[in-house]
Parts: sequence; structure tokens; C-alpha cells
Amino acid sequence: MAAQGLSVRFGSVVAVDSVSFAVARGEMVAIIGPSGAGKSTLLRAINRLVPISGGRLFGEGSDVTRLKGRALHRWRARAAMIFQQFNLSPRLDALTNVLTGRLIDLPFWRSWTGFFPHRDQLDAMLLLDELGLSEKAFVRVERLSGGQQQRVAIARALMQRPAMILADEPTASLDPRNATVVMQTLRAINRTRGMTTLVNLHDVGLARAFADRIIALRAGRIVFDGTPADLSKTLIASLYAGDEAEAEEAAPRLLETA
Ligand SMILES: Nc1ncnc2c1ncn2[C@@H]1O[C@H](COP(=O)(O)OP(=O)(O)OP(=O)(O)O)[C@@H](O)[C@H]1O
Repeated sequence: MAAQGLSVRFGSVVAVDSVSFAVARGEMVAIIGPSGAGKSTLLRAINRLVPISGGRLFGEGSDVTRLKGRALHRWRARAAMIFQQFNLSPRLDALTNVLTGRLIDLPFWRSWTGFFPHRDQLDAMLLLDELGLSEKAFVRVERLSGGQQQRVAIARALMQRPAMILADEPTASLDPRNATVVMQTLRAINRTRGMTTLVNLHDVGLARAFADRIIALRAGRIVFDGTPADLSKTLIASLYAGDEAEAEEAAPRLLETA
């Protein structure tokens, strides 16, 4: 996947400002930056959930900026999104939520009747098992913990048979222990399946612990693109300059020793 001079504007606000980068297959990239830096807009632009105002985006051999109709639908399934608030159907059980990841490829009448092929049911069950949730398959997701719900959302994303996962602040609603479990799950999928993963994170510590590479955004522009080891305390401090409360939240221990 590659972005070349990618921009997203909302009226006079430039949320993503001529951003260029390429992500290799199987890479795990964390995108960090202060609130309003454009992290969410960038991931949504890759999935074409927000209109792209300028530049080019390439993925799976296509110019994604030009895709329409079925091809665009297909790209959206291949670039599977995971959200902070899970976006599950709370009253449905975990298995059914995972199965809805297949709706994208099923004929309309099947989604309408709620009938899923046996093969898909087996795949969904195997995914839940892989993510340590087989005993929760028939439990309504509203009764699961936040960490379990996010893992159901990850299983649903995998049911889309994606080429990449785009996770937008997947740990922001979770306590530190569950946040770590969710990041471990994303990392395990990245390693075992070679799944290309882009993950927006507020928490710089999690980004450093789990990503191969970190891209830092400030005011819609890339201000750092490198390995976690190369991300200096000075850069982290400048990233959050002017907002001590946010710096403290994003990188408490890292800045303490600066
Ligand atoms: N739909 C929209 N309409 C208008 N402005 C928007 C829209 N979405 C985002 N913006 C603006 O674009 C800029 C980037 O927002 P974005 O949500 O991408 O940042 P972020 O880095 O993800 O922030 P946060 O960490 O707070 O989620 C902000 O100025 C925001 O107000």
C-alpha cells in the first residue's frame, strides 16, 4: 500500500496534508500524534470512508482513489477497519457478529435471511477459537468485556479475508491490561498470517512495544517515520508540545526520564 501526496480537506480544515509513505506487505505500522493530527482521517481515507481531496493511493495493484462500484466495495472489504467502539451488534452473539464479516461477499438474499453457509460458520468458530473466545461464541456481545468485544471485532475483520487491517484507536476504550491483550492479538495475527497492519494509537508506549515502524503525524503532516528505537524523547516531546496533559497521557513514562 502506498500514499503519494495524499490530502483530505474538510472545508477549510486540512486534516491530512500531502502525506506520502509506503507500507510493505506484512509490516505492522503504528500511527501516533496528538488529538486532531489526522490519524483517524488518514485510516478512513485509505478505506475510502472519507473523500480524498488530492494525491494518490495505491493498493492491491490499483489506484484506490479511482475505484468505484464493486471494485470499491471489494477494496473496503480487503482493507478491514477496526474501531475504538468495536461497532458490533450488542444483542447478537459473538459467532453471529463474526459471521457478519462475510456478508460483504454473500448474495443479498442470504444476508436478508440470516443464513450463513456451513463453511463460513466453521471458519467463524475457528477464528473465535484462535482468539481464545470459543466458549463465548453463543454469548451476546453486550455481556462480554471490552477486551473480548474488541477481539470479536478483530475476528469479524478477519472474516472479510482482508489484505490489511486498519485499526483506529483499538485500545482507547480499554483498561491497560485489555489494551495489551488486544495489541498482542493484532501482533500475533500480523506475525502468523503476515497481515499488513496499520494501527492508530494514542499511547506511544504501546506503539513502541508492538510496531515494526512508527509514523508520527502533527497537523496532518508526517513528522517522523522510522523504527521505535529511532523515536527520540525530544521528538515525542515536540509532537505534543503545547499540551502537557496530552503528552502525559500519551507517553507518561517515556517523558518522565527525558
Ligand atoms: N467529518 C469531518 N468534518 C469536518 N472536520 C473533520 C471531520 N473529521 C475530522 N475533521 C477534522 O480533521 C482534523 C483531523 O481529525 P482526526 O479525527 O483525523 O484526528 P486524530 O488525529 O484522529 O484525532 P483524535 O486522536 O482526537 O481522534 C481535525 O481538525 C478534525 O476536527
